[in-house]
Amino acid sequence: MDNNNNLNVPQELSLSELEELKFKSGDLKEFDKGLSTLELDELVFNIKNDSSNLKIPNTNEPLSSESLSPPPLIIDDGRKISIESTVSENTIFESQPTHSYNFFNQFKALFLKSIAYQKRQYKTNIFQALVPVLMISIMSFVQLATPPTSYSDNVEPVVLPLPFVFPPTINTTVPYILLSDQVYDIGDCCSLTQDSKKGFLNYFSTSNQVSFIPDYYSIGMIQTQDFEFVEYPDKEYMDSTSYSQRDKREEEFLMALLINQVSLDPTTSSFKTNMVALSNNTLSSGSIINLLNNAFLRYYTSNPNYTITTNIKEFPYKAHNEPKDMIQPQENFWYLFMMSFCMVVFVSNVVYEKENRLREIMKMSGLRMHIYWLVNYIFNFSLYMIIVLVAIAYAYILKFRFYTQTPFSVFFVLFVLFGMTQIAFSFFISVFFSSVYTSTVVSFIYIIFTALSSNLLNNAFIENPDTSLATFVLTGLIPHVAYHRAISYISLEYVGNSPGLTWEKIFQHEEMPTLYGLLFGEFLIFAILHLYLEAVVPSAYGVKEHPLFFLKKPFWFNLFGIKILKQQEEKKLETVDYSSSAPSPANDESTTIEMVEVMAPDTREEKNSAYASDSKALIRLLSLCKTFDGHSGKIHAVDNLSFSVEKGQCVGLIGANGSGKTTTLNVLCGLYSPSGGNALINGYDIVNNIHMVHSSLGVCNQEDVLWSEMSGREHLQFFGRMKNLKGDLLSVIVDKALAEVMLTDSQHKAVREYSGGMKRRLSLAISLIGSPSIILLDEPTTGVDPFSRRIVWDVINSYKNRCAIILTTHNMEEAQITCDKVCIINKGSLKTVGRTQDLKARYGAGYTLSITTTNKESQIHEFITRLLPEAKLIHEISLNKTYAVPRSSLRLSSIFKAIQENKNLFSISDWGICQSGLEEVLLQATKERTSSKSL
Ligand SMILES: Nc1ncnc2c1ncn2[C@@H]1O[C@H](COP(=O)(O)OP(=O)(O)OP(=O)(O)O)[C@@H](O)[C@H]1O
Repeated sequence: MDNNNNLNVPQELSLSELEELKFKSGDLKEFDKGLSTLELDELVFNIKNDSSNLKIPNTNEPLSSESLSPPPLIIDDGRKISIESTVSENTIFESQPTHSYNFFNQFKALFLKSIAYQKRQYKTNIFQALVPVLMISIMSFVQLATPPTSYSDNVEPVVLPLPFVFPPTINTTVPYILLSDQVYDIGDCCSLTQDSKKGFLNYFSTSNQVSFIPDYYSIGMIQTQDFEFVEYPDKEYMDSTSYSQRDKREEEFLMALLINQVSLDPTTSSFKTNMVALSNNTLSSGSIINLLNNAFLRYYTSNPNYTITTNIKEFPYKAHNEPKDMIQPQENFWYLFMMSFCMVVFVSNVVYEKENRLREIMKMSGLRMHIYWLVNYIFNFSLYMIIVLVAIAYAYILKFRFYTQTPFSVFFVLFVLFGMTQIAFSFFISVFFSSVYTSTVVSFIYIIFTALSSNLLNNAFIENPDTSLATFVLTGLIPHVAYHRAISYISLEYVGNSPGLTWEKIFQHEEMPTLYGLLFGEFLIFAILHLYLEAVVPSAYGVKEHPLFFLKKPFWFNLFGIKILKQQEEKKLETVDYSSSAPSPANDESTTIEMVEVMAPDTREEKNSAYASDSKALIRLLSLCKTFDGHSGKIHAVDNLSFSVEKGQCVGLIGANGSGKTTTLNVLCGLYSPSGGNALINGYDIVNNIHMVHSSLGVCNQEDVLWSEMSGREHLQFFGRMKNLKGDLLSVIVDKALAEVMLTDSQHKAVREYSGGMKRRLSLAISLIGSPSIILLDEPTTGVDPFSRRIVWDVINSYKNRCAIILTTHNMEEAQITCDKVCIINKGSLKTVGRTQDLKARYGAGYTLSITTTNKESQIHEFITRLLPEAKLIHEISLNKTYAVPRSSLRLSSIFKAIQENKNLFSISDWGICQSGLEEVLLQATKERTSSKSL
């Protein structure tokens, strides 16, 4: 001790002795009872636990890291030495908060995880933000590249050709029809006889219609031929004839008259007409009205030359160039593209977490799905709004009239509504995908297809305002179509220099309020549909809800985090013996009976203890079954499995490939729902209360379920927060976990840069963080190098005494070192169970004799079979032979003597004998129990 800084302190101290070392600030009693190791430079003082002297802190209130660090130590000579605390596992374990569901902690954990993940995906994010910039740049380029339309000054009268001519200069037949009885003969209204010349139709004279007043364009007509009026019997006939005439004669304009009422009251000199002039061209309607007015005027004044002329003049404007603006309905699909490509990211992000089982692993850490979706909505919406703001800012800089002429709030509200709806829609369609690749391709196709087809659709609607509301709403149910239509209406409003669509105009607009409403309604509909389908649509992983789950109490309890009384549930479950309801391998009753009868005493005893009503075991499998549909029929992966694991126990599941180990763990953690039986974990059953089970679970899956872009530290921070750890305590625990699995140096690297073994160790650390009371480890050391493997075993052993662990492994040494009890399973059913030593004794595992010779011609095999007739050659490599020797046939002293004496004769260079291990027990138990069952 004196060698080390000349400190006069013993290497092992009791707490009372340590108190005498005069901790300057505070009382040693402030420390947690588990504090067991303090490091002083290189000296390690082991402090015996003396909990009687210590105050135990309230474990519900997390300790800060300061309370875990000891105060400075004042040594005798007055020098101050700071002591760095290595926080012991017990300290951390005891000081960790409970894992009960906490909305805000889960929300924060997930939100911070999403930020960490997105930060590391900066390339995708930059691309996302650049999409609108790129689009606007392309639009801007097209605008710049297109020559502007020039308008010269028209303040002064401008002589231009007449904008339209009616009727055409060819002979025109004007169909007319008398529609009602209220047609009074006003001088043979419709008489077309040349003699009478009384009817007003005869006044449709065209010879004097040309008029030009320099300031205006006349609506008047140039007419070279008289009209020829033809009365038709009904409207349908008139319509069809007109159409055919039009086709035949290729006339540009046609006119037809529907005469409802023409009356003249000579007493009051009132002249009433109710006539409809039909024309195939809107622009010519002014001319037709002029023509009609003149006809009546001439008829009424009896002056065939009486003429009034209606003129039209363009609104005066200064000469100017109008640059191209991508605002026309035919071109504005760019605005749709701009805000739509982020949909690919929304869909692929959630499908990525589904495909890689990350969502399931988060659920296993206690995450409630409504928080998961809430965070995803908020987070994706934030990403979307960043894109929107970048686009708006850029478009303002380039002075895009869509933005500069429309009030900000009008398009901003539209973008917000579209963002909400697009996210809900993305999540809705994500339910139907289980592969990121497929979802990405389909999303891209969807965006391009809707942009192009909605362009056509919207133009059709704009040109045909009589479209029924049902058609309008039905097509608008596709969010992108509704949004695009709203964009088109906004674009239409500022064609030319007119001001954009204001709120005042929107409320008077026929379609815009419906479109805003549609988008908001779609957000609600898709969000509800998505949440419902997510809960009930079967997928490869996860337990799905009953279609009417929302009518059941547990759903509302879980939603609001109300704890279900577990004792009640437990009681209910214990009354059921699931073995009778569990499906048997052959679905055959007689086989089931036989199975029960041949059940070995050890497995029967194990089953009884799992079912025992006073069992205190933290994990209890009660005739658990899982059946898959395979190509060649049902696969009974887990078959009536019953065993229990108590606190402080690590139980090993051992069996050949495909024996059902992984499936058992996957059912226990809720990745698959059981096909029969049940299991109680920490008092909650996995069928009805899997959410409650998750809050006490730590799982290390067979495959590493990790975010490739996140670092090891970020993973541990996320899962730590999920277990309600925060602040300095979280950092301390994450540091410790990283140190335990030897990842401190690579803690900031993205997981995709980790080796297989490093990922495995990280998965293990994740399963242990927060000290869950139940830990499920599926081959935790596969791919881990021998050196690290031993450290992992130490970690498992150090956690064992305060939780219940199930571990699957193919490594018999691992099972021997870490497991208190071993369950050997084959084809999903329990073959034998017990402590490793007991199993070895029970299966009479003998010895393994290994001999190496220097001479190929050696007669060693004959010698061994003569010496040990029951020995079996199990393998032979080069000059080395290995024999299995039954325990009964072996007398160590005689064999030792015989081999030593004949060493030279048989050229023996090396030999050894050792007790056979668990491996042989596994082979033996699987063989024996399987053959006894099949008897
Ligand atoms: N999703 C699935 N669909 C169909 N069959 C499955 C599925 N998962 C597992 N199985 C089958 O269930 C049986 C048990 O598989 P499981 O993965 O549990 O074995 P295991 O003991 O963990 O094997 P290993 O030691 O190789 O990991 C196997 O026959 C396997 O083919």
